[in-house]
Amino acid sequence: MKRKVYTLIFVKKHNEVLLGLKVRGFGVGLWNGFGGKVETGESIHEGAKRELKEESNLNVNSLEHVGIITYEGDPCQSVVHVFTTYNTAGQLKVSEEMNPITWYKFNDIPYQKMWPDAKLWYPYMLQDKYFVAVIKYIGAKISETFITPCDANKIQTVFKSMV
Ligand SMILES: Nc1nc2c([nH]c(=O)n2[C@H]2C[C@H](O)[C@@H](COP(=O)(O)OP(=O)(O)OP(=O)(O)O)O2)c(=O)[nH]1
Repeated sequence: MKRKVYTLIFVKKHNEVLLGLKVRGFGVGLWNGFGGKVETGESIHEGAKRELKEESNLNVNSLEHVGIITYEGDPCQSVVHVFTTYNTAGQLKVSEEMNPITWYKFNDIPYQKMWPDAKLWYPYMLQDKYFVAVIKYIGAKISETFITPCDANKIQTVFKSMV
């Protein structure tokens, strides 16, 4: 089965992370990092940088790959590559997809207004700990999960085999 490949980028500073409220498309009304589908002909990193620019106007040179999430079940059959960065350039701006965009303290993340799986793997992402997750949804509810921290070298090997 061919899965759709998505990116999800978290801009961080000290103990805060930048989140946007999705105003259209998949996950509308929920807070999330920035990201979207990787397009034909671009690498996963290129897709991540493009989505960050489109949705927040921020430019980024280097992104840290911190996790891979596989979503199972209807309607999503997708792989999401999770990245973090502490270094961005440009003026933050809301977009047609994300509005408003807000810094949230790590201990004040609005999990009740996010995808239900977020609270399961954000702790890894917030600590820049590499992780691998498999989340199975039945409708809007999580039916099964597998989440494990992962050695950075191992995830790089998995990642390289996917690009
Ligand atoms: N936290 C969380 N994020 C998810 C889940 N499913 C899912 O796709 N995402 C992320 C990955 C992507 O960053 C984003 C969905 O991307 P999108 O539908 O906006 O893609 P896009 O920008 O290419 O779409 P569009 O231009 O066609 O509207 O949400 C989920 O279950 N939980």
